[in-house]
Amino acid sequence: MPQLAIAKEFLTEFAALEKPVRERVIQVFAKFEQATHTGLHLEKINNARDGRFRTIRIDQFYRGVLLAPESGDTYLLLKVLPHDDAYHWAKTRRATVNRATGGIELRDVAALDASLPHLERLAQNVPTRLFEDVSDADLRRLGVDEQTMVFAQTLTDVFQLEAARGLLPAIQWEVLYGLAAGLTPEQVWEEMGAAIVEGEVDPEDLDAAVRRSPDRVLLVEGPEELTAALETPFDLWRIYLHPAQRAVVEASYGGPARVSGGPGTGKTVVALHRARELAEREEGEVLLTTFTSTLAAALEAQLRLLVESQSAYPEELLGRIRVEHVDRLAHRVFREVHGQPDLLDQGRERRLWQEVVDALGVDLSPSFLAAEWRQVVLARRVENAQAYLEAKRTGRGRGLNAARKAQVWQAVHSFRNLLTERGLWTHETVGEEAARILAGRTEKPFRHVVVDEAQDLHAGQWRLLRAAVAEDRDDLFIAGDTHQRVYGPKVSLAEVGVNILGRSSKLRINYRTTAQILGWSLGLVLGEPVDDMDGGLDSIAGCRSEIRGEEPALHGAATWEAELGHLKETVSSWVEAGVLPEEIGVAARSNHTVDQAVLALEEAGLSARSLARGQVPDAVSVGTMHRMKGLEFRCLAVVGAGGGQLPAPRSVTPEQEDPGAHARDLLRERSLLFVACTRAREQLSVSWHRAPSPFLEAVLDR
Ligand SMILES: Nc1ncnc2c1ncn2[C@@H]1O[C@H](COP(=O)(O)OP(=O)(O)OP(=O)(O)O)[C@@H](O)[C@H]1O
Repeated sequence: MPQLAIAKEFLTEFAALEKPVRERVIQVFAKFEQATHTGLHLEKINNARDGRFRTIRIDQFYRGVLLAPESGDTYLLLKVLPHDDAYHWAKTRRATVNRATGGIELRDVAALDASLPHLERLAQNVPTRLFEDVSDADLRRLGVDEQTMVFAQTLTDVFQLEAARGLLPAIQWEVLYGLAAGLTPEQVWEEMGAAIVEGEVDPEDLDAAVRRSPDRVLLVEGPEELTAALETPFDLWRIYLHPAQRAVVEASYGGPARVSGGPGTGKTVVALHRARELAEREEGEVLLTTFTSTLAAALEAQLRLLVESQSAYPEELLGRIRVEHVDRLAHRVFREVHGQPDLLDQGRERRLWQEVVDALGVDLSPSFLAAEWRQVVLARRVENAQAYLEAKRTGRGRGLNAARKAQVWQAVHSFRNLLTERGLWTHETVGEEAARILAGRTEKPFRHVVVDEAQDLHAGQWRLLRAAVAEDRDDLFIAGDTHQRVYGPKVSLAEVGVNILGRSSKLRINYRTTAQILGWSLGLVLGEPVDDMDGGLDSIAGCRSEIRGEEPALHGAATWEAELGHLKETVSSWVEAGVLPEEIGVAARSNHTVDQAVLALEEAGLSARSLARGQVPDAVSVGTMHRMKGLEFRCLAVVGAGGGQLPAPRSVTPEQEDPGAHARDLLRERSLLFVACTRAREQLSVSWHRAPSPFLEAVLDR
């Protein structure tokens, strides 16, 4: 039975076709299986560089271009174009099988042949070549074939390579781009990972090649799947995973595993696919969790999209995956045993600490005690005075002598007694109690736990998750980027009983942001020592984007009013250029600045809304940098990036009070700016008034 496959590129181009043509495409291909059986007319192309291309009639003007197998029965839909363009396209292309991955690849042979003499002339006047340090043997091993190699060896700079993107086979172009970005052949090999086939590849067997290309080709299992894929053509992530992404999604791990990677590299996408994959194994319930309720809601919506488009029994599969943020899990487990807790808010907690301080007559501040309790006593599960005396106080700044420690312990002890006597709880103690309840159960609520934005979880939350799933194969799967930590203090996974023991992978290709925005944003955090949650340092080097665009626009204004004026102009110019209001984001450090930005945009006749009230269609989203997490916008303006506002003075512990906390707070503020800037897909504007933020120093000097 003939089977239809759709090339990744086609899906995005499909969205740009006019509606009647799109409808005809769906009609033609929905019946493809039967139609080819009953002699569907596929036309051969005269004088083609590759005799395996065929056209198919869509309507009077449009033709589809398919790659037809010589043997086998998989037909690959590549293009739908007006008649003459379709024939021209098909005549100039050639399909081949990649030697390393065994995957299908296409190239524009005519354009490659035509541009080579020109490139050779240019290269004569340039002493160095782009790939002169890479051996032919390495290029061959990475699947670069003779034609591409000859072409690559004439290139003298990366812009020529970028210009050739549409001409070269995509897999080979990516290999060359990785090498040009400074990766070693070994690193490129590693990145291709699971896609590399062992043994010889049959270059004539296109059918097998199509089946080996799940990152570029969707094998359509029936009309419903075709319609689902064509209805949401922009959500490519649901269908085509990069080999490095697919490898972690499908792997079987002996215990907890972790995927890390810079912003926009698809960690959330991988977490979603992993949750679906684990649910399909039918080994038990899957928990998909993250740090905040907003992020959990976003995960739930994306998971539904993914499962509905990929599964014949979506509700059953979704029924095996629970999506909830960690604190909600804690409260649910707690309530099952104790009922509703009487929760202390910040004000009540502060008053309770004050009561303790007054009763003991010690000169310790409630805020110091609250932080010490959370970051040392709770984080390290310190149970008694002796253990506290010996506990590591990493990140807590100035040391405390034994007498002082005894006072602190007494205060913490009294505080805990008051909580128990009065039946009061905080989110942390609820979490602690929930972890204790689950740890005592032999029947765990989940078989697998998948965690997104893992860098922000604190130690107590990790203990809860550890207790929610038995130690087993594929028990915990963790996705996160420590450079984006904007909430919790740093956590060592080993200390909370999560041993990833080398089961760690890294994603490097950013799918969201242009190379210009990514490169600029990486400059904000490069060189900062950032932990990897596993006893070492994390590096963001090697994270790259293959999309080109404009450099970020930077603007220093004299006053806040002038800066807001600039914001109005910037956002108006985006709208005038055709960007939809909901595709535009504005990020600021404080709620107050957010409100002022909303007012300013409204004054300029633009519809704007604070993210605190939720995203709506037809309005520009304005939010704090914290709220920007997990979101993305075509165009993004970061306002108030001035020295007086970033770092936010009240969020940074004074250095003299606690140097460790000071350094940690500064890094968190820097990460906030990094998170905000990396939400931009195509355009980024960063502005400030008076002096720029010290975090911008490194990038302004470049
Ligand atoms: N294989 C893929 N094909 C196409 N698009 C992809 C792919 N993987 C990820 N994307 C897209 O890249 C963008 C970033 O993905 P995602 O949010 O999963 O990255 P992330 O690593 O979690 O980002 P961050 O850490 O910055 O929040 C999204 O728009 C997603 O749809």
